[in-house]
Amino acid sequence: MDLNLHLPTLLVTSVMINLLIGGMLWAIYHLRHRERCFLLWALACLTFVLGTAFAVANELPGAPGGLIFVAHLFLGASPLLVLAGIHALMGLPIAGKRRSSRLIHGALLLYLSGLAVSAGWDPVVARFLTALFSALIFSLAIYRLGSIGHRPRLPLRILQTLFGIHGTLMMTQVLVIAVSMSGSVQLDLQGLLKLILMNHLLLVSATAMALPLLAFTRSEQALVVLAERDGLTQLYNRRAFYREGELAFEKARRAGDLVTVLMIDLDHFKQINDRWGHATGDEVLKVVASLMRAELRDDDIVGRVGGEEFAAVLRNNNREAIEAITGRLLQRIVETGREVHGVPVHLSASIGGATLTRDHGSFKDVMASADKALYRAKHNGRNRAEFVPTSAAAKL
Ligand SMILES: Nc1nc2c(ncn2[C@@H]2O[C@H](COP(=O)(O)OP(=O)(O)OP(=O)(O)O)[C@@H](O)[C@H]2O)c(=O)[nH]1
Repeated sequence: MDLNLHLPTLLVTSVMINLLIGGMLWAIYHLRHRERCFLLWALACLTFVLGTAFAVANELPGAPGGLIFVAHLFLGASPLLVLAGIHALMGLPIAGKRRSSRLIHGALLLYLSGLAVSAGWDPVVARFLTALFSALIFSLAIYRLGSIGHRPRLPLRILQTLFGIHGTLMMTQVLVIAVSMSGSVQLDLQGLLKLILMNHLLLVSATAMALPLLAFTRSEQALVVLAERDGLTQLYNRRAFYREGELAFEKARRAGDLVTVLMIDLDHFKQINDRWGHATGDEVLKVVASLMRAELRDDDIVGRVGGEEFAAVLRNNNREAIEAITGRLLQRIVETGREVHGVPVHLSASIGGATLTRDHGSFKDVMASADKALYRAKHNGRNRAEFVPTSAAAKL
């Protein structure tokens, strides 16, 4: 079988691509406050280039012995560095968690011993071992990527697919070499290995290009959280709450659904701060936030819109349901707020509620109605809920 692959062209192209991508990763490492994963991935490209260079040098006439061993040391280090970069990205130790770290160390020991014994007399055996070792590392990379709770999933899926194809290719190489060594089937070993090498080079390059995608979308997600979430309670901040509220308002109006806004303001919070300190005040805010998360539905929109002021948008609830929810919320705040982290803060809250009507031209109008109702709840004695347009009050 003549596969017509010009090996030197293939190798030079791959070396160039990996040098370019490695250089880009190294530059990103410096531009992104020395984020370690990029350095490890740049080193993975470099070790791949060095491994390829040593493997080529070994083919030259009069090459000194031991070159193939050095070549495979670098080629084996390359997938290891890719995996180490994924661990660094996830904030894990470089060798991963305890179990996978033990597996990697064991496999590395076997691989290095196998190389040391075989590489001197048969480069094909060295290829066999490197392919087997790489397939194992790619499987671990797929597993590790699967455990990342990362949104969007696309970069993860792309990388898992690339590692999957690459691992399968490496196992094909292992099988081809094993079958050819057993002598049971006549194979064009060099032709097949060339074909595998070409795919291997393509996959290395594609993986090196896809890795930054994962890191970038990950840090973008972190920025979105920073921009949209309140740092203390992790609820939506004021800006994000208004944005989500406006979307829910428009949707409810189009569909003719009900949507209710609640403004929840803690009572005499200043006294809690003054008497027990700001740190206790912060803990109280966190407790109230988690209470709201627990008491309201997942698709309700909950935010911290001011210092001790929270707000929620509840979808598709009628007045009775809303009154039941606010009554429960007030009750839970009183129960839980009797003592927060051992401090008898005796917390209560006031709630103002407004349901979307024809008079409301925008989400801000519903918020303004809820604010008026909240004012009434405060005025009427606190620890209660008031609603507009009717003034049904739920006193605990
Ligand atoms: N601990 C803490 N306190 C905050 C935070 N943001 C605002 N505050 C405090 O919340 C208090 C709000 O006080 P006021 O607006 O007078 O309201 P209040 O004491 O709750 O009184 P009423 O609302 O009328 O029942 C102020 O003392 C603010 O300093 C915060 O992030 N942490």
